[in-house]
Amino acid sequence: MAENQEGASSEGKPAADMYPKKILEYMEGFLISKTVFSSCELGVFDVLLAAERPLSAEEISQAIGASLDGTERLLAACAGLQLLNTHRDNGPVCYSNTEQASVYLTRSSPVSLYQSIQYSSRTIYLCWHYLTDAVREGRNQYEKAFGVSSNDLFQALYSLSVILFPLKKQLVGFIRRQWVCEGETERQQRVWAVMSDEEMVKFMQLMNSIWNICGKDVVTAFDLSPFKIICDLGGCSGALAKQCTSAYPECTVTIFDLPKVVCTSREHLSPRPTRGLPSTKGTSSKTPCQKLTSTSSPESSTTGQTNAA
Ligand SMILES: C[S@@+](CC[C@H](N)C(=O)[O-])C[C@H]1O[C@@H](n2cnc3c(N)ncnc32)[C@H](O)[C@@H]1O
Repeated sequence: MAENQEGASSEGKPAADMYPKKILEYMEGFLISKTVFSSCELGVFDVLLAAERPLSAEEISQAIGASLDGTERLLAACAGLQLLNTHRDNGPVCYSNTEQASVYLTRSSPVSLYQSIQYSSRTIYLCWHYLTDAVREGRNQYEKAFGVSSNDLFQALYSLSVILFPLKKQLVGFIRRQWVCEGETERQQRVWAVMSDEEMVKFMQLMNSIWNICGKDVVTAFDLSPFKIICDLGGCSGALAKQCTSAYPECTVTIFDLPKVVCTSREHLSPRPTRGLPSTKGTSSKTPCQKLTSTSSPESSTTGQTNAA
C-alpha cells in the first residue's frame, strides 16, 4: 500500500503505527505560548536575572506577587520548556534562567522580545480567538475582540488601548490632542484623534524587537548594495530601514507611513544617536503618506541615512 510522507496510506487510512505527534503539538501549541507570555508578564525571568543566583519557587512567588502553587506549576512548565534551569542541592528545587531566557525574555536585554510577547499576549492572542469568524466573514475581528469598529485594520489596531482600558486615568493621555497635520482632511484628523500613542508605540516596539534580532539576516539575504535609494512603504518606526543603512552604508532609505505613525515615532522612539530613525532630515511627516509618494524629497536625504515621510 502506498504511503505519503506522513505515514498515511494514499487511501486516507492511517498506518497502524502512525502517532499524531504533529497534530497534538498543533493542538496544544497555544498552551506553550501562554506559558511563556504569563512568565514574562509576571516578571519571572526579570526576577531571576536580578537575583544573580538560583531562586526557590517560594522566593520567586513572593518577588512576583503570585500564589505559591501557581508559581510552582508555572516554573515547572518553564523548566520543561527549557527556559529555566533547575538546581537541586539539599534544599528546595531552585530555578535560574537559561541563556536564551536571559537574552530574549528579560525586559532589560538589548534584544529583548518582551514587548513583542506582551503584544502577542494582549492583542494578537485575543484576535486569533475569532479566526473562524474572520475566515467566514472575510474581515478583521477587532470589533468582537476589542469593540473597535473599523474597516481600516491599522486604525483599529492603533486604537485598541482606548477601548481596552477605558477607565484608566491615562485615557486622558490616550485620547489624542488633535494632531493637525498639514494637508489632512477633517476626517483624517478625527481618526488620528482616537488613535492611541501607547498602542502605536507598543506596535512599533513589537516591530523593532523582531528586526533587532532577524533584520540583518533579512536585509542581507539578497545583495541590495546596487540600490542606493530604497523606499520602505509602511516602514513604521524604521527598524528595518535602520538595518538596511547599517548593512549598506551607501544607501538612503525613505520611510513612508501614516502621518500619525511618523509623528508618534519621532516623539517616542527617536532621534537615536547613530543613524537613528526616523531622521528628521529630509522628511515631510506632516503630509499624509499617500500624497507623499509623489512629493517625498529624497533630494534632501543623506547617504547612509533614513528619512521618514
Ligand atoms: C505590519 S506593519 C510593518 C512595519 C514595518 N514594515 C516593519 O516590518 O517593521 C505595517 C505598517 O504599514 C503602515 N500602514 C498602514 N496603512 C498604511 C498606508 N495607507 N500607507 C502607509 N503605511 C501604512 C502601518 O502604520 C505599519 O507601520
